[in-house]
Amino acid sequence: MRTAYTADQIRAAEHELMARLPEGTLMQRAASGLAAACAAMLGKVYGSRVTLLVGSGDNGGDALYAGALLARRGARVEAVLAGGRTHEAGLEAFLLAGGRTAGDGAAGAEAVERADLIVDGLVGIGASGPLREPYWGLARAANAAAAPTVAVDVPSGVDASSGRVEGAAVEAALTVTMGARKTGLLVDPGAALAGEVELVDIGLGPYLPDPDVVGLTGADVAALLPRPAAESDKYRRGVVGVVAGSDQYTGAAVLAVGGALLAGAGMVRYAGPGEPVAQVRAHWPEAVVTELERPSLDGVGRVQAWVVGPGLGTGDWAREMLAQVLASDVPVLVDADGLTLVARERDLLGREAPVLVTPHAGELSRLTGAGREEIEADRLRHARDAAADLGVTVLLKGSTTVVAEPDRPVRVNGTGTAWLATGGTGDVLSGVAGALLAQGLGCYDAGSCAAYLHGLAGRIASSGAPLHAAGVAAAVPAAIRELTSRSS
Ligand SMILES: NC(=O)C1=CN([C@@H]2O[C@H](COP(=O)(O)OP(=O)(O)OC[C@H]3O[C@@H](n4cnc5c(N)ncnc54)[C@H](OP(=O)(O)O)[C@@H]3O)[C@@H](O)[C@H]2O)[C@@H](O)CC1
Ligand SMILES: [K+]
Repeated sequence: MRTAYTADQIRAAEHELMARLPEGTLMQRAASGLAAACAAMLGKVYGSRVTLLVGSGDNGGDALYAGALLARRGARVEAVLAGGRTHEAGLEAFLLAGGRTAGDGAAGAEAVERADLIVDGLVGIGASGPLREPYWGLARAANAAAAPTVAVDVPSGVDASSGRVEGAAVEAALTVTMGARKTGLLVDPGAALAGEVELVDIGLGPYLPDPDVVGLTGADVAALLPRPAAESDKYRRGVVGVVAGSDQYTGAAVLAVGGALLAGAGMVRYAGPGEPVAQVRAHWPEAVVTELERPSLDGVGRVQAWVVGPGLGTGDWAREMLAQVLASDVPVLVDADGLTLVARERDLLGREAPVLVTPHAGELSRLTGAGREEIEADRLRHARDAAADLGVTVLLKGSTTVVAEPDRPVRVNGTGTAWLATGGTGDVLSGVAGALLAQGLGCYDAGSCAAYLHGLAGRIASSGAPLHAAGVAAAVPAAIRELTSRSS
């Protein structure tokens, strides 16, 4: 399990640890980890050109001490001093080791341009608001330079506690983060700007509180995934009910049923009108299909979880089906058109059994009234708030998918690929999550494992090229195989 923390949590832990250690110990630990990571990236340290962007705080101090270590190994290190003040002891050590300073004007820009490696020590967890000048300009110069940038603690311009970016931010090839991962390194847009993330252990572990967010690893997902036992039969392995698709949108039904079947449901029951029924029958002879003359679940049979909403439409038929599904006593996943209906009629969510909603930012905006762009910029907060307000588990889809449930750390998933942003992949995800719910996982585990599997299946289906939703569904067994074979 990857854990991550807000700036305030880290600061409090550092405070406790620092009180037990001689002054400067933590920064020395941070700097030697940073210098080692820079050296590994450079390959050959001797004779290489390293340019440090140094802000006014301890983030700049880390960069200066690391720069001193690199200078002692023969690198030509220049520091662009960008702040009104500079970490004094760090600067002294840097100059003593043979480092040189460059101003923040034209000389600084040239130092950035000629570097083999840029170290971003402008701001870390002490930053507030968008980068000010000259930091802003230096961040842009670093991004325009040919050399890769190693960010100290967080890429400057990324809010450490949320991943939010207001204005310019450094695009790092590697972020060397001190003591513990920061939340903003796991959530986009911050996650995308951080590049690889390397954690330097400075001894903070025992002082850290419960994490702010967590990310499941492949091993975590493998351990959570239900596996059939010798005595399992199709009913005990979990029956998923799918209410999706309409005469107009038949594909959503096919894709949701496919996602559920291929993610290991014991049986999938599909109920809908004539057109999607014909399509589901043609694609998935394994599914148990009920053709409906009127919107009613009578005679559809028992299920352990429902998936409702993809391609369902938003008219009277859809509303009635949704209401009946939600009136059941099993977990329900609500997606797509189901979310539009729920946004109109929040009372539908008032039920005892668990609910997992799986909106993208636009659908969440309809549900909560927050602006779509606002949600994209601060996905964590909006997913958390929605979970608390609605009293449900929220899986907010996007480049990092986040799963929020009241009183639990948000789970973030980074396995996806940009190629997954194509029609129908959400329908597959709802089927996969439905299969996990039916097999007994709670909404929090089902949502986060489904996001992981779906992202991995997307990568397998894509291999760096365009994919289509049916291909993602087809790759779900390979994703499960990859996870379970790695961990067995
Ligand atoms: N504590 C520890 O034990 C350890 C800490 N460690 C390291 O320390 C880092 C935290 O250091 P920190 O607290 O000094 O804050 P930091 O992020 O360097 O900068 C804050 C200063 O920047 C400025 N500034 C703020 N916002 C700005 C903006 N938008 N645009 C421009 N400038 C802005 C503002 O200064 P001002 O300009 O107002 O004078 C403010 O005072 C942490 O990330 C890690 O790297 C490690 O060594 C491990 C041990
Ligand atoms: K930084």
